[in-house]
Amino acid sequence: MYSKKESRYENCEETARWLRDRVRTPPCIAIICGSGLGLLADTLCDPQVFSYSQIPNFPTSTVPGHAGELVFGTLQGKSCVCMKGRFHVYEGYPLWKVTLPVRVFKLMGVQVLLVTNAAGSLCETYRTGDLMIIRDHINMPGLASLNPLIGPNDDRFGPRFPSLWDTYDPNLRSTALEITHRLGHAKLTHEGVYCMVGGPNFESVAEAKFLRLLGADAVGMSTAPEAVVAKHCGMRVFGLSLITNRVAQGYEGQEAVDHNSVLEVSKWRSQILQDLVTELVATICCQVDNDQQPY
Ligand SMILES: O=P(O)(O)O[C@@H]1C[C@H](O)[C@@H](CO)O1
Ligand SMILES: Nc1nc2[nH]cnc2c(=O)[nH]1
Repeated sequence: MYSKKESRYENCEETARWLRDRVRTPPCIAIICGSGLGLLADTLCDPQVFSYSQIPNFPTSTVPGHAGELVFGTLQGKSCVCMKGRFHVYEGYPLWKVTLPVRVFKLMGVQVLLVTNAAGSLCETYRTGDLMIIRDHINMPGLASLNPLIGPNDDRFGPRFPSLWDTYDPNLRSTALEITHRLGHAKLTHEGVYCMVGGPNFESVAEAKFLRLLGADAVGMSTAPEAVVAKHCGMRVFGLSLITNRVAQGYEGQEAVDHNSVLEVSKWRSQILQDLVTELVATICCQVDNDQQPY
């Protein structure tokens, strides 16, 4: 099922080595930017930019709003790498490829993963433009055997049966909440459950009602596989959704969502999201490991 060529550990190692040979300072924090949220990467100091197409084994971005660039640099004095654009299952990539960057970052010494996404609200009290700090997730594809950890387990990354009960780091969540209060964004910030679906279609009304019944507060098409792989290899994870639309749970009185409107809301709110992530990065203690070798 998994050919030698696709052997995931060796792929990650090769990519990590290629990047390490080129970056000035290895990162200790990785940030994945969701749809339309890549502007954060432009705020890194002393940036080094790589197009995904030049990085060995990296997929390329095919979705508008995902520039397809890896940016290394410092934010608040912390050495970071920012993905300007992520990979989605609906683009046709296998999950090991969707999550390959996370393992590459791990091999480069990253200890903390900050993930952002655009998501639709299933919760009555969330409005368009609100933020949701991810407390937990429902990995719908994962429940149906589309999980990035399926296949032979490589113990060099993590255990065969990882626990996910504390995937989204409680300290990072509470710090982020404090920051939103300090920045005056308390009223538009929530903590909730993100549900990942495969996409690329947005939800039918019946699906939206079903996901709400399951306990989801917001729904999107990413993040859960990245969080699972990061937790598996021992990273601290923080997830943040920008609520770009409300998901219709009835057949009347609501406009259908489309990707352009998602991008418009992302553009409108990206500064708030950037401010929060930047302040959060300032609080994170992590050390650049200059001696980090691929394990
Ligand atoms: O990469 P994210 O999860 O932010 O992108 C969301 C989900 C779809 O890719 C797209 C729909 O507009 O936005
Ligand atoms: N599945 C899904 N993904 C989204 N990304 C942004 N909005 C939505 C939404 O309403 N549904």
